[in-house]
Amino acid sequence: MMQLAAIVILQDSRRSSCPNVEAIVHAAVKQKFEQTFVTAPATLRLFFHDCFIRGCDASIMLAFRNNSAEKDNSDNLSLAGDGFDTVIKAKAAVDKVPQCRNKVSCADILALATRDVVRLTGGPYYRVELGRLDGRTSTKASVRQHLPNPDFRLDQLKSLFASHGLSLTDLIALSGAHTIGFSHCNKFTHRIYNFKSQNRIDPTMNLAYARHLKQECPANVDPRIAVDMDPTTPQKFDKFYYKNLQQGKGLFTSDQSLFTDARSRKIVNLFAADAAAFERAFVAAITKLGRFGIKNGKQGEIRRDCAAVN
Ligand code: HEM
Ligand SMILES: [Ca+2]
Repeated sequence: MMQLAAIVILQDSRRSSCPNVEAIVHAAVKQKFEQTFVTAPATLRLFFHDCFIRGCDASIMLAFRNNSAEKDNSDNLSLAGDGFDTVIKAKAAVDKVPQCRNKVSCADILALATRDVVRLTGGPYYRVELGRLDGRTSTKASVRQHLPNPDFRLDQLKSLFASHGLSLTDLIALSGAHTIGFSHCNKFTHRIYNFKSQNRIDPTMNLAYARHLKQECPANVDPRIAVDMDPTTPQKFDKFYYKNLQQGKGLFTSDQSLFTDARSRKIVNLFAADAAAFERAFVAAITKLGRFGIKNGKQGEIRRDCAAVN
C-alpha cells in the first residue's frame, strides 16, 4: 500500500512538469517500431526483466565497465538491443523539449514505451501510472533466481510470481506477452530432440509443431537463430497464445504447463475464448507489475543517461 500511495502522489507532478510526455514518447516509439518490429517484443520483455529485479527502476539499463550489472547476467544476455534503444531514443526526444529536460525517469519512459508497443501490435491501451525514480544499483548477482526459467512448471512459476504479489491469473495473463516476439533455439531444443520419451519429443507438444520447430532449429543450428514464439500470429498482440496452448503449441514448458495443469487450464480456456477478458487481466497484471519496488526521495534519481548513474 505504501508503494501505491507514493506513485499516486508523484504521478500528477510528473505529468504537470512535462505535460506532453506521453505524446513525445509515443512518437519516438512509433518511429522506432516502423523501422523494426523487434522494438515491440524487446521493449515489453525489458520492462518485465527490469521490474522483477529491484523493481521498476531501469536498473536493467545500467551498464558498467566491468560487466557486473544486471544486463550482464546470462539470463539477460538475450534481451534484444532494440528494447534498450527504444528507451534511449524516447528519452532523447523527451529531453529535447526544454520544459521536460531531466524531468522524466528512464523507468517511467520504459513503462510508457511498453504500453505503446502493446498498443502498436494490436493490444489494449491502458493508463500508465508515473512517478518512478531510477535506481542507482544494478548487480549481476541480484538476477540469480529472480527470473523464471522456460523449463519451470506451474508450481515454480506460481511461487515466483506469488513472491511478487502476483496471482495465478496475473501469471497467465502476463505469460500472454509471448503472443509476440522471438526465442533462440537453445531455449527449447531439449523438448524436441532430447526428451525422455519414445520419440524424444515432449508428449505435451503438438507433433506437427515439433516437426516445424525441428526444421527451424536443426541440430547444431547457429545459436543466433530465433523463432517466432506464437506460430499463428507472431506479430499481433492477441489471444492466439492461449489458442496455441490448447493445441499443444506452447513453445516452452512454462507456456505449455499453463494448459497441461488442470489448475490453470480453465483460465487459459477463458482467455482463448474471450479476448476482452484476456485484455482486462493483462492490463490489471501489468499495472501491478509496474508498481514493483517504486523508489522515492533519496532512493533514486532521474538519470540523465539511462545507461549510467548521474
Ligand atoms: C512466465 C514465465 C516466463 C518465462 C519462463 C519466460 C521466458 C522467456 C524466454 C526463455 C524467452 C526467449 C528469450 C530468447 O531466447 O531470446 C522469452 C521471450 C520473451 N518474453 Fe518471456 N518469459 C516469461 C514471462 C514473460 C513476461 C511476464 C513477459 C512480459 C510481460 C515476457 C515477455 C517476453 C517477450 C516479449 C519475449 C520476446 C523477446 C524478443 O522477441 O526479443 N515474458 N521469455
Ligand atoms: Ca499473437
